Amino acid sequence: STPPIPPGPFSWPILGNILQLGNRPHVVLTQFAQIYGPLFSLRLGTQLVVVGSSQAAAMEILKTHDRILSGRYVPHMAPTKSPELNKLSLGWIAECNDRWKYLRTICKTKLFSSKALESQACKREEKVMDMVGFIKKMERKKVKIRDVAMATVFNTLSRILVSRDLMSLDQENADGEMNSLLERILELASTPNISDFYPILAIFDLQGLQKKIMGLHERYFSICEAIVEERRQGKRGDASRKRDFLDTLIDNGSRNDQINVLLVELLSAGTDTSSTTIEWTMAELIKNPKCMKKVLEEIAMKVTQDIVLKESHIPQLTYLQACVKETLRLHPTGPFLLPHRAIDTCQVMNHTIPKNTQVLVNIWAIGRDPKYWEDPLVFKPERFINSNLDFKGNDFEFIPFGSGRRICPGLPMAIKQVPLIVASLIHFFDWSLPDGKDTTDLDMTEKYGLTLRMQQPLLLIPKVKRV
Ligand code: HEM
Repeated sequence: STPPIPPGPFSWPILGNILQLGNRPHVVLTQFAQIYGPLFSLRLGTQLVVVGSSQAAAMEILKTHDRILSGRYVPHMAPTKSPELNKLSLGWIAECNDRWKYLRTICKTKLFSSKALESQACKREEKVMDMVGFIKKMERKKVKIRDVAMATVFNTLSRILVSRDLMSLDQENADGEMNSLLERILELASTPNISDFYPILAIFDLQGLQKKIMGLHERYFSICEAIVEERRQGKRGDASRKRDFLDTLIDNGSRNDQINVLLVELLSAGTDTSSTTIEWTMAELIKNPKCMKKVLEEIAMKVTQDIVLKESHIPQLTYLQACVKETLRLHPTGPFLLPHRAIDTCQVMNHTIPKNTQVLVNIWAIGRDPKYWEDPLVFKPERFINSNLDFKGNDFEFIPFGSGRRICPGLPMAIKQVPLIVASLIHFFDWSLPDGKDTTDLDMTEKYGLTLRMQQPLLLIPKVKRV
């Protein structure tokens, strides 16, 4: 006999459990797990959703049953919901087919291999120095950490992908439209969409979200397309320019639509996640001056005399890396990873997960579970020192990048980029809160959306360090 679907809260006809989720679904689903166990189910409208909330459940979903559960549930806000675009997608492709494997392989070899990463180091360093230069001009003014981090990460990526800067560091006087375009896409994508709860209503697009987001994405695609076309026409500009990712894609015969979708996905997937992590790390360091002091001492010891901070210094900065890990434990950018989907019916922990169920792993809950963490709510980077615990997908109590087939391919890049930016921010500047506020006043409230951001964007005042 087939086992039952996982237990869960009573769900109302038609609505299911939608009204219970509120605007902090990660907290509500964590409470449900305390009542219904590490693998429970709920209904969002007509959609069955199964949520894993323990180390064991995460391992069952992402390792034992990885093949069947590594499909994607594609939300309606994704332009790649449309079947034509879905076929071209890397992150949203509905199942791990040959096209997906091909894209993962290209990205792995051309962007995220040790060799590729090494050749990009100078671009990351250059963009970080642009950031430092910009902040120097902002001395004693309020700096929105999220914005400078976002522009820096985005431009580093666009340098690597297409040899161009596409975003302006100066949001106030942004000349490019990329800043606001991305911000608006993120905002719309974070709005709960009725179509996800009642797919049958999707054609009506009741909130007009799909229409708006499609419009923005068309603009985004057309910006990419213009760059691709220019490259195809051979107007390469600087003849000394090194080959980039776009050259690789063109040379292997990719069509414009294939290139556009991939570029847009890489730029989007890499930017919001990394910049949110940078913002949270800075906030935790400001909030925990003892940790800040330790990072600074470490930098002073390892980066001797060299005024410039290089990427090659990062592997020696173990305490800084522990701070980034601790930040990702408490503030994983994707509290549920990205939604998975069962491509077939399967049985997990003595329960049936029917085909097409949406499957989530609540890593926010796992990262704060006292079963795995001592003083789980305390920011204590020391826990990662002299510990083998890593976020590469083998320790299921700590998987901010996921695990298994769909693990974040950008991991090797992110773990170079994020610490380099944080280290540079604190190496070159002393930071204080505006209006003479004390660090204990810093508001760490989260805002749930596409990523889990700070509700109040972190605003800090820089003072240039005179070394
Ligand atoms: C701190 C930074 C980052 C974090 C925390 C992060 C986290 C994640 C997570 C949780 C997933 C979903 C895994 C799953 O479905 O189970 C993911 C997927 C993905 N990430 Fe990242 N990521 C980061 C940076 C990046 C960067 C820099 C890039 C590329 C430049 C990137 C590209 C992608 C792509 C393409 C996918 C979809 C993979 C697939 O579906 O096969 N990410 N990431």
